[in-house]
Amino acid sequence: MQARSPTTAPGGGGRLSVLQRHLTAVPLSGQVSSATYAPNFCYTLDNDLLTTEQRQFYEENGFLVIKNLVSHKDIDKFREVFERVCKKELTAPGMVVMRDVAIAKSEFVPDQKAITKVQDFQELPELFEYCSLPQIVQYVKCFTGPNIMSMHTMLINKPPDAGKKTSRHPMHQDLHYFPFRPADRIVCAWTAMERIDRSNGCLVVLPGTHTGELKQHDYPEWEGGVNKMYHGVRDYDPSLPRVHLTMEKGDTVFFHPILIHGSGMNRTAGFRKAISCHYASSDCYYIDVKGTTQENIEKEVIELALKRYGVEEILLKDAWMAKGRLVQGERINL
Ligand SMILES: CCCCCCCCCCCCCCCCCCCC(=O)SCCNC(=O)CCNC(=O)[C@H](O)C(C)(C)COP(=O)(O)OP(=O)(O)OC[C@H]1O[C@@H](n2cnc3c(N)ncnc32)[C@H](O)[C@@H]1OP(=O)(O)O
Ligand SMILES: Nc1ncnc2c1ncn2[C@@H]1O[C@H](COP(=O)(O)OP(=O)(O)OP(=O)(O)O)[C@@H](O)[C@H]1O
Ligand SMILES: O=C(O)CCC(=O)C(=O)O
Ligand SMILES: [Fe+2]
Ligand SMILES: [Mg+2]
Repeated sequence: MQARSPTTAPGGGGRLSVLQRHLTAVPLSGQVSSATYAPNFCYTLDNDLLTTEQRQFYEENGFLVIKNLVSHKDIDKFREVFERVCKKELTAPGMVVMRDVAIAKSEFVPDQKAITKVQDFQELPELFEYCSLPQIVQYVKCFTGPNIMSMHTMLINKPPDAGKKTSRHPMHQDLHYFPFRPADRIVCAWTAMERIDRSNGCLVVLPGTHTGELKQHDYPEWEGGVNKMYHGVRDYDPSLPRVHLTMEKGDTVFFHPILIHGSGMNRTAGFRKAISCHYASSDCYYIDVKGTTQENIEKEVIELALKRYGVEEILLKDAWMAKGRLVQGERINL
């Protein structure tokens, strides 16, 4: 068990005001060196990019927003590629095109209006380009170190809610899906492809929860239905302080895999778009999830692998070994 800083307990005094300051005045990039003073940082590595304030913020809160990191030109390109994927003009091995559960059984329309997310696009160069953007990778390195693998890729096209609240993503910890450790060497980069706020279902985070443990996840008991594998934290405490991340097109948030987060429903008529990649250090190692809280997701992945690909006798880690792709450095364990 790794030592956790005593200053990082969730809901600690003063966090929200520091947070507010951060969200209103995030430096565009690290103009100030962080080298002079290195307290017990464990969630970030020594680097020449993050300011001490940015490092401290991530250590305490488990996320960091960098404004305007991806150009509008690149985002518009990814949007066009996404549209071509929806029209089935482009495809790639392993890529999953998923419809919202509310329309899963309705007639198929080859249009972005039917698609809730495209997942596992690591073999589609036109989208994988996002994962290799140098300005993203240089931040990722501050969390993972130099040997960087992309492990999970998504372009999320949150649909206007059909009235059943299925466009919500329940509060969860991404580590629930990952059979590799250590958690601190894993990070997600999530980029808003347009302005995203509470009206179209922005990310909602519980600051500081990355210092806790991985919790039990199950399907939430939502009347209107839940999307496949959208597990939520079982004993989610609604009184913990939550922060809604309002982001502009190109803004990118980096967050820790134990941070509890989700997203609200899309109350607008537009399709809310974000693109993300989960990265891990290739020095991470696989674990056997048998006998842990992650057994239920392993079971679902095994069932899916059998149904979709006819693959028998796989473990959660086999699926991840097939998905992982080197972005920088050397592929070691993963
Ligand atoms: C070598 C082996 C490779 C194995 C690869 C497996 C790797 C999986 C790894 C784990 C993934 C999760 C990683 C997440 C990382 C953290 C990130 C944040 C958290 C998340 O985003 S969690 C959500 C992840 N969700 C998924 O991964 C689901 C992916 N989707 C799919 O697999 C398919 O789209 C789906 C849902 C199975 C549908 O299959 P499809 O063939 O596209 O559709 P059909 O029309 O044939 O329908 C089949 C069946 O499914 C029902 N269905 C359709 N859509 C949905 C839906 N959105 N929700 C629920 N159910 C759905 C449909 O009604 C059909 O039902 P039947 O009863 O008629 O059979
Ligand atoms: N019963 C619940 N169990 C688990 N998670 C929930 C539950 N209700 C809402 N959430 C989650 O809380 C987060 C916020 O959802 P919510 O729909 O309240 O959106 P919001 O952005 O807070 O909008 P508003 O407060 O304006 O209604 C989402 O991740 C959502 O999935
Ligand atoms: O974009 C969303 O709605 C949720 C994304 C998410 O949970 C993730 O990227 O891990
Ligand atoms: Fe997530
Ligand atoms: Mg709410």
